[in-house]
Amino acid sequence: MADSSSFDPQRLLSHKFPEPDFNYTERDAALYALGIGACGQDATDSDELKYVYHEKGQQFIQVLPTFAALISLGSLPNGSDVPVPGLEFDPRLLLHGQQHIEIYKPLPSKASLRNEVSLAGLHDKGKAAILELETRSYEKESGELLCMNRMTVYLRGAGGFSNPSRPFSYSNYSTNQSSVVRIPKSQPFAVFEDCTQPSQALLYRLSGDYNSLHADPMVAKVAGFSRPILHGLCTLGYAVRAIIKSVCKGDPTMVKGICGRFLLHVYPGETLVTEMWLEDLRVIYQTSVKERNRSVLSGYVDLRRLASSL
Ligand SMILES: CCC/C=C/C(=O)SCCNC(=O)CCNC(=O)[C@H](O)C(C)(C)COP(=O)([O-])OP(=O)([O-])OC[C@H]1O[C@@H](n2cnc3c(N)ncnc32)[C@H](O)[C@@H]1OP(=O)([O-])[O-]
Repeated sequence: MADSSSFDPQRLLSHKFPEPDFNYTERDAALYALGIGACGQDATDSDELKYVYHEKGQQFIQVLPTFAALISLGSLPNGSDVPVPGLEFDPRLLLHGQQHIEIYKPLPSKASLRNEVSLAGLHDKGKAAILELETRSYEKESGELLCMNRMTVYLRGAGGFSNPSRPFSYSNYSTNQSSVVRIPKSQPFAVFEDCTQPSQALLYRLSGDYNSLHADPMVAKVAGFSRPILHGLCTLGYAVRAIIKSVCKGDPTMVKGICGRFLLHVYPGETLVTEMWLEDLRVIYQTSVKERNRSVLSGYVDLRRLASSL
């Protein structure tokens, strides 16, 4: 547990997080698509070839909306610095808790982005600290706002930095953007099943999250897992890809907002089953690991419109 005497909320709120630029090309977008399983079961998949190949002579490849989440990774404190005043944590115990993404216009096939990063939340949960970072990403050329990410990390062992009778909790956004969803009792509108590969995390990490938790058996053991686990954003990518296939009829530009809470780890090689319920322009979803019959992710995806064939 952290030392509550060194905790200073005012210093914390004015703390400046790194704001690295983010540049990407079509190659990055295609590598990412393969990392989240696009064309993984069928290399000629007519819904997905466009993410990795200039299908039918298209000028640009299309970028999956969850690619936006990669932009936010560069600001994450690595634990060896003191990331926020009074908050120290062991980076090996960090888990991705939630991701909220807003997309203001379809992601171009390549871009140079400038980021603005701020603290969106910090909560003392006693056994853990929860840190939330918000990244707003602007296209350098036009100055236009492209997307926003709010990344929540769950820092096991880093709580207890405030008075236990009044645990510190700060949030700069409205509670109606919570990732916690009520899963309907009705039959899902659609269900999509997809296998991850045993090498999935090794492929996915090439998109920029090189945390050894996802590759090194010894590091995974220290973190409390029997073997390396899948990146949460890879699972989220599978889930949203399933929704694009099943509800958006393959059109990724219909997605305008994504929220997901990671409920349990996934081991590469496991089968992901995503159930979806349509509520107006919102898709509530829940993803489970078939082999263990456990929910691993739930949340919602907001759509700009419905597919005409629904
Ligand atoms: C980011 C880049 C690095 C990437 C790393 C990865 O990909 S890692 C791989 C991907 N990630 C994974 O594999 C992680 C998968 N998830 C897990 O393993 C577990 O959900 C856990 C360890 C995060 C929390 O379990 P637990 O039993 O310790 O928690 P509890 O139920 O006792 O609740 C305690 C408090 O915390 C709250 N809270 C709970 N969960 C979340 C959440 N997800 N999010 C936010 N908050 C959460 C809950 O509401 C409660 O607060 P309240 O209500 O008292 O005010």
